Amino acid sequence: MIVRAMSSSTQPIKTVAIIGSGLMGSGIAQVAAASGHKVTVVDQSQEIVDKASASIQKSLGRVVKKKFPDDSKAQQTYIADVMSHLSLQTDAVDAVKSADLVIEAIVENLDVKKSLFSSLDKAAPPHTIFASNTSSIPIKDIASSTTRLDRFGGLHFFNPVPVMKLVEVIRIPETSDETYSALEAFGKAVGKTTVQCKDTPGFIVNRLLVPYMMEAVRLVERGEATPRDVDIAMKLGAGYPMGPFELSDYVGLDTMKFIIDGWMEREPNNPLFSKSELLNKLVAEGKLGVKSGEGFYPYNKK
Ligand SMILES: CCCCCCC[C@H](O)CC(=O)SCCNC(=O)CCNC(=O)[C@H](O)C(C)(C)COP(=O)([O-])OP(=O)([O-])OC[C@H]1O[C@@H](n2cnc3c(N)ncnc32)[C@H](O)[C@@H]1OP(=O)([O-])[O-]
Ligand SMILES: NC(=O)c1ccc[n+]([C@@H]2O[C@H](COP(=O)([O-])OP(=O)(O)OC[C@H]3O[C@@H](n4cnc5c(N)ncnc54)[C@H](O)[C@@H]3O)[C@@H](O)[C@H]2O)c1
Repeated sequence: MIVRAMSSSTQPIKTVAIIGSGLMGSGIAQVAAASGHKVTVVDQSQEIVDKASASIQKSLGRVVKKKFPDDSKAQQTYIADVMSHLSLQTDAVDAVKSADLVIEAIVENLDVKKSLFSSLDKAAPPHTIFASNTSSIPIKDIASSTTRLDRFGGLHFFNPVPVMKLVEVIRIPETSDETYSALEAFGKAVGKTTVQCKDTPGFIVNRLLVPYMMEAVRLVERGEATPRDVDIAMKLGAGYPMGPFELSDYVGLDTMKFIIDGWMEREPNNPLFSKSELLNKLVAEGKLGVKSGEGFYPYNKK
C-alpha cells in the first residue's frame, strides 16, 4: 500500500541522513554539510564512522588549501564550521527520524538495500524523501521495499564527490513532481550540475562507462596490452583524466564486481556485461583497489 505524504515535499531540504560512510557516503556528506545542511552519516560500526570522519577532514583540507591559500586561520574555521554540520553514528533508524532526505550509499546489493529501506520506511516521517546512490540497480526495484514510491528517486553522485560536478537525478514513474524538484534542487544546492534520466540500466554515465571499463579488462585478459599501456593510451589518446584500470582501482573492484554481476543477472545474454575471471580473482584475493592497498596496481597502505 502506498501512503502518500500529507505535507508537501517542495519544502527545501534542510536535514539529510546518509546511510553508508564509505567512498561515496563520506563525499556526499561533505558536500551536503559544506552547503549548510544538517547531516547525519551512518555506518555499521564506530570504527568505520571514525574513519569516515577522518577522511572527510582530509578532503576538506584539500578544499581549504584552494579556498584560502594563505590563511591557515580561515582554513581551520572553515573545516570546523563544516564539521559542526555533521554528526556520525551507527543507528540508521534513529538517524532518519528527523531527516527531510535520506540518501543511501551502502554496498551495491539489491537485497541489502531493500532490507535497509524497508526498515527506514517504518521509521522516517511521512514527508521524508528517499534516494539511492546506486550505480546500476534499477531504482524501482529498491523502491519496491517501501510504501513511499512517490517520494523515492535516484541521486547518482560521482567519485570523488567533492570534485566531480555531476549528479544524475533519476525518477521512477511514481516519483512525484514535488519529489523530483526537491531532489534536483538538493543536487544544485550542493553545487552540482544535474541531469535527468529515466530509471534505465546504468542511467546515462554508467550505461556508457561500464561497457568501456569491462572491455578494457577483457583486452588485458586476452593478453593484447598491459593495464599500464591501456591507461596511458586512454589518457594520452582519448583525453581521459584516468585510464580504465586506474579508475577501476579508484572506484573499488568489489563495487565494480557487484555492478557487473547484477547487470549480468538482469541481461544474461548481453556480452557487454559478461563476467571477468581477472576481476573475480582480484576481488577473491581481497585486492579491491586503492581502498585495500592493491588492485590492478599496488598502493601505499595508509
Ligand atoms: C564495471 C564498471 C564500473 C563502473 C563504475 C561506476 C561507478 C560510479 O557509479 C560512477 C562513478 O563515480 S565513475 C568515476 C567518475 N570519476 C572519474 O572519472 C574520476 C576521474 N579522475 C579525475 O577526475 C582526477 O584524476 C581526480 C579529480 C580524481 C584527481 O585529479 P588529479 O589531477 O589526477 O590529481 P590531484 O591534483 O590530486 O587532484 C586534482 C584536484 O582535485 C582535488 N581533489 C582530488 N580529490 C579530492 C577529494 N577527495 N576531496 C577534495 N578535493 C580533491 C585536488 O585537491 C586538486 O585540487 P586543485 O585545486 O586542482 O589543486
Ligand atoms: N565507488 C564509486 O565510484 C561509486 C560511484 C557512484 C556510486 N557508487 C555507489 O554508491 C554505493 C556505495 O559505494 P561506495 O563506493 O561508497 O562503497 P564503499 O564500500 O566504499 O562503502 C559502502 C559502505 O556502506 C556500509 N554499509 C554496508 N551495509 C550497510 C548497512 N546496512 N547500513 C549502514 N552501512 C552499511 C559499509 O560498511 C561501507 O562503509 C554503491 O551503491 C555504489 O554502487 C559508487
